[in-house]
Amino acid sequence: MTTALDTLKRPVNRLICLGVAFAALGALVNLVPFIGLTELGRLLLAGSADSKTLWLWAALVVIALSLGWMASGVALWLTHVADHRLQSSLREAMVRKLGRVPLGWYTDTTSGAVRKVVQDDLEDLHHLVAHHAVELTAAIVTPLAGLLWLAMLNWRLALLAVLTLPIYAVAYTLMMRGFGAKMQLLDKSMTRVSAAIVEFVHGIAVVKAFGQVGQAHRSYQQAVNQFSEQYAGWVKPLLRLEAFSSMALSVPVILLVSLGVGSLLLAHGWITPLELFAETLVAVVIPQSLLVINQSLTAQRTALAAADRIEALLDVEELPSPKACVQPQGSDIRFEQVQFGYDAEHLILKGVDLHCPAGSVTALVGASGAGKSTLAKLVPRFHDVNAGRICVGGADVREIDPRQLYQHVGFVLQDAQLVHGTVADNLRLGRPDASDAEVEAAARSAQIHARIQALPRGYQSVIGEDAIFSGGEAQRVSIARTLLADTPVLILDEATSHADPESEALIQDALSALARGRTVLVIAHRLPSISGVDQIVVLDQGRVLESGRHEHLLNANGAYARLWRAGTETPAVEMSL
Ligand SMILES: Nc1ncnc2c1ncn2[C@@H]1O[C@H](COP(=O)(O)OP(=O)(O)OP(=O)(O)O)[C@@H](O)[C@H]1O
Repeated sequence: MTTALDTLKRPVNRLICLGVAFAALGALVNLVPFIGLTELGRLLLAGSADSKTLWLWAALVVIALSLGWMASGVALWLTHVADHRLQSSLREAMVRKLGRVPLGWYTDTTSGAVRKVVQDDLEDLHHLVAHHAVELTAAIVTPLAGLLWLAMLNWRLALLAVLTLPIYAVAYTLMMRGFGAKMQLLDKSMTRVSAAIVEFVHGIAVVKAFGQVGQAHRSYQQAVNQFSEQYAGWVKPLLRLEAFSSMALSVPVILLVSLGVGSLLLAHGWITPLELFAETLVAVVIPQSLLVINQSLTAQRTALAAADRIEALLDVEELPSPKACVQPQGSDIRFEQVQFGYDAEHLILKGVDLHCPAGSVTALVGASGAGKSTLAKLVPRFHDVNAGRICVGGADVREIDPRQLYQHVGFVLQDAQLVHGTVADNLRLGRPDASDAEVEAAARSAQIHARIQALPRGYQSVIGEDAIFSGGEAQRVSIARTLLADTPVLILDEATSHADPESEALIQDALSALARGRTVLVIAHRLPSISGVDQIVVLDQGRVLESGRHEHLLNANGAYARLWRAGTETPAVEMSL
C-alpha cells in the first residue's frame, strides 16, 4: 500500500537510495577493523609475522576506519540534500496551496493545524528522510555482517554473540503488551489535566472574584492525581522489566556472558581464544544497534502521522480559478438568487436577491445567525455560492482573476489580522508601492497616526514586539490598510460591539472616511450607527425579509421596526456613513 510518505518522498527517493547504499557500504567497511584486529592478534600470538606485515594490517585498520566514517558521512550528506530538497519543495507547495484555498477555509482550527504542519510535522519528516534510512541501514548491516563473519569463523561464535537477545526479546514483548490501550488511557488523563489547566487559567479572574480558587484548584489536583496514579500503576512493573531488558543488553553483562560461556567453549576446545576475541568485538556492537533500530522505528511512526497531515493539507480543495478572466466594469454588487451552505445538508442562504448600486452604502441587519456575515463574505470569495451568482461591476466574482478581485474588493473584518512585521509593512500590504506620505495620510484618516507615532520606533515598530495594539487600535490599523489599498468595493463587518465609547467613536470616524465614495456593504450589529445609509436590508434565516431606507422601514412597521425598537434601548454613537 502506498502511504502519504511514499508519495511525498518519491521525487527524492533516488538520493535516499544512494544514501542507503553508502550507509550499507560504510557499515560493511566498519567491519574491516574487527577483521584486521583479529588478524593482528593472530599474527602476534603466532610470533611469526614480520613487522612489515603487522604495519600493513595496522594501516588497513586505520584506513578502513577512515573510509567507514567517510562513507557514513557521504550517506548522511546525501540524505540531508534529499531532505533539503523535499522540505523546500513541500514548503513551496504549501505556500502555493495556502494562497489558493478559499479564504473561508481559514479558521482558528485550520490556522492551528497549519502551524503544526509547518513547524512540527516538517521537522518530524526531517528525521525520517535525513536520518532514519541511513541510521537504520547501518544499525542492521553492521551486526548482521558481523554475525555472518563470526558464523564463517565458527558457527558457535554467532550463537554466543546473540545469547542474551532472547532475554531482551521476552522482556520487550512483555513490556509492549497492551501498550496502545495504556497509552490511550494516559493520553485521555493528560488531556483532562490540560483541560483543567486551561479552565483554571481561562477563568482565573472569575474564579478569584468569587473566591473559588480552592475549588478550581481541586479539580486540577484531581486530574493530576488520577494521571499520576495511572502512570505509576503502568510504569512501576514496566521499570522492573525495563531494568531486566537493559541489563541483558548492557556491555558488562554481554562481556560476562561472552567470556564466561566462551571459557567453557574454550575448555572443550570448540573455539580458540582469538575467535572468542572476535566474538566479543561483534557482541558489544549489538546493543547500540538495537537501540538505534528502536528509536528509528518510533521516529518513523511519528513521521508517518506527520506525512499524513502534510498530505491532507496539500489535498485541500482549491478555489477554482477562472479559465477566461472577465474585468469588472464599475463597482456595483449584485446578488442573484444566491444559495449557500457550509455543508450540503444545511442551506444558510436560501435565494438572496440584492443590488448595491455603485457608490452607495448598504447595511445588512438581522438576528444573530441570519447569515449576514456569510452573505458579505461571499463577495470576496471566502466561499463560492452553491447556486445563483454574485456580480461585481457586472462580472461574476468567480470569473474575475482572484488578484484583480482583491484589488477591487477590500474588507475589514471584526477580527483585525495584523501580520508579523513593521506597522508600515502592515499598512502597505494592499499597496506595497505606497509612499511614506500616503501611508501616513491613510493612518491619519483612520485615526491611528497619533498612536503609531507614540510607539518607540513609530511606523517602523514591529507588531507583537514594540507595537502592541488594543482590539480597537488594531481595527483602525486594518481600516488604514484598506484605505491605502483604495478598493472601490468594501465589505465591512462593524466591529464596535466590544470597544469602549472613545475607541468606538474613533473607529466610526475611521469607517466613515473609508466608506466615502465607495460601494459599501456593511454588516451592522448596532442599528443607530446605520440609520443614515442608502439601503438597509433585513435578513432572516437566509432570506431578504425587507429592504429600504431607515424611515421607510420604520413606517412599514415590520421586522426592522421591531429590531429598531429593541436595539435603541441601548445608547449608541452615531455613525455618519
Ligand atoms: N465557518 C462556518 N462553518 C460552518 N457554519 C458556519 C460558519 N460560519 C457561520 N456558520 C453558520 O452559519 C449561520 C449564519 O452565520 P453568520 O455568521 O453568517 O450569521 P450572522 O447573521 O452574521 O450572525 P452574527 O450577527 O451573530 O455574526 C450560523 O448558523 C452559523 O453557525
